[in-house]
Amino acid sequence: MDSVSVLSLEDITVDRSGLTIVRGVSLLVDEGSVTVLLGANGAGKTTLLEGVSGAIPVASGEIRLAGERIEKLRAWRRARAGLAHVEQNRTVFREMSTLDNLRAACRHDDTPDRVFELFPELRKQIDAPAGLLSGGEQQMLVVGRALLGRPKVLLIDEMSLGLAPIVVERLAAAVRALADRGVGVLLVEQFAALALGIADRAYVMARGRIVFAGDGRELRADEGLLRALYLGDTPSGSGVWK
Ligand SMILES: Nc1ncnc2c1ncn2[C@@H]1O[C@H](COP(=O)(O)OP(=O)(O)OP(=O)(O)O)[C@@H](O)[C@H]1O
Repeated sequence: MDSVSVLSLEDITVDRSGLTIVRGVSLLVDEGSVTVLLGANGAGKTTLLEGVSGAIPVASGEIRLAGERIEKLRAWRRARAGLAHVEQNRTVFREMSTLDNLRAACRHDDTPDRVFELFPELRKQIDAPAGLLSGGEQQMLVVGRALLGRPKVLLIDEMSLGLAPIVVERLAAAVRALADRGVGVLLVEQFAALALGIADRAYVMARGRIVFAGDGRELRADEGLLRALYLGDTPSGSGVWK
């Protein structure tokens, strides 16, 4: 494979309230690809993403963004270096219009046009208060805002929470399109089959560790394996076992 890793995590450990939650996680996200991170509730996925974006510190390990070490940088510096984080339950500014929500996130000479190309639905609602958009459109706006810094890497945590499956499919297609335009995406998602359908690479976490690393399509085709991973079993077979 001649792909280039735009984000690499090596042996990352993250503590919370004195407890070690993420234990020695190593993971790669290639340029122009979707990497999906799956795992049962409480496995440590959100904590890992927060450690990568700098929302909370990592206790040890190395994070490289486009080859540069970033694990010691403050969150805003990581963002400026090209790392965007769509946090779980992130919301829009409800009183502000769609356009103003996007304008507020623009940097330099960036314009909301790129967001409207990806989500034409939002162009139709340009002047509407964001609080009146549908749940799916609000999530498009949240993702759109994250794109306005022209990130190299986008971390997305559970973009599908509370949304209808058809809306989630629309969002997943947009995430795939984004990757096809060159962004490296690390996606945490509860709809495993859907996420694996757009994934190039997949990881599964259990109790703070990576228990599977392999091909997304391969894992999608093996429902028994996926179920075993969620239940915490580690049978030998396809993929790379840690
Ligand atoms: N602020 C906190 N202080 C202490 N422990 C926490 C804190 N936040 C989360 N945890 C614990 O860390 C563990 C991992 O939580 P995390 O939210 O990272 O998992 P997750 O895989 O993202 O799960 P979910 O799918 O439920 O979001 C859980 O046991 C949780 O209780």
